[in-house]
Amino acid sequence: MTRTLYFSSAPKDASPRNSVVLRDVVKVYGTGGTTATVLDGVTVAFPRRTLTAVMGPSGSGKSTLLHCAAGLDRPTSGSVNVDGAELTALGETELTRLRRDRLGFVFQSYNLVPTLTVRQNVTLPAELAGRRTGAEAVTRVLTRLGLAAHADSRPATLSGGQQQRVAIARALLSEPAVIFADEPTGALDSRSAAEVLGLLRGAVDTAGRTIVMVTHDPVAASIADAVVFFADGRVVETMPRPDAGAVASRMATLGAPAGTNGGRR
Ligand SMILES: Nc1ncnc2c1ncn2[C@@H]1O[C@H](COP(=O)(O)OP(=O)(O)OP(=O)(O)O)[C@@H](O)[C@H]1O
Repeated sequence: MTRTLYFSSAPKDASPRNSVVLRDVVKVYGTGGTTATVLDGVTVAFPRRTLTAVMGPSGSGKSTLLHCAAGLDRPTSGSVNVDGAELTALGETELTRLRRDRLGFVFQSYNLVPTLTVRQNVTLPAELAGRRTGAEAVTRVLTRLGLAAHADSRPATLSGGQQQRVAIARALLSEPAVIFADEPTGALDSRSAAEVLGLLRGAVDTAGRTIVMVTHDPVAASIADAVVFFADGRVVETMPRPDAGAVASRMATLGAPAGTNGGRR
């Protein structure tokens, strides 16, 4: 497998080779005397058509980074450029449209609508956006993700791995420029996790997507093109072509036992 890798943790500009660029991003929660600086001047770039894992101890700011990069939260200062758009310059409506049209999301808890079928869940974002999706395109995605036989099932009748595949199908359907995944395998057994990771890897290698994935699992991180290590709201290291052993060792030096999130789920 050939992987293109031109990771830079200090981007000079929002060059087209990078799908996501954060520059000097600060995020402060709270006001007055009770503030917490969760992102402390983060500058990082995520290259197009690559999968990057973001790792670090619990509470180091990984999810906050993901949320700011994906336009789900706004930084206190700094700039975020996604697929050529400067998010900090966008109003709420434009931001919502960009998220809907150009980004995909996969969360640990799947976030499926229990009353809808698999097919309806997968097409829901397009319908909310007022886009018509051809039935063949939906069937193609469901087939690719091994869900064709479950198209008319409700999520509760599926395993966790199958539910996460529905969430990935939903994220892939709109052919997004970037997929943000927050612990996509966190609730899965190792076999289902391996399937889900294979699908995410395939979305990069065959469909040219860019994926930013927060994970606590060194095995999950080992499918990435690079790992960005985070501690205390800062990027402390970038590891290209990671292997699980090296990732686990680095996590241990950051005070986070490998494969855990400090006891929180
Ligand atoms: N909306 C919020 N208001 C106040 N503090 C917040 C908010 N969201 C997150 N935090 C705080 O920011 C810090 C970083 O949280 P974040 O969820 O980004 O960390 P994380 O590295 O993803 O942690 P974990 O691995 O445990 O999920 C934590 O101390 C958290 O309590």
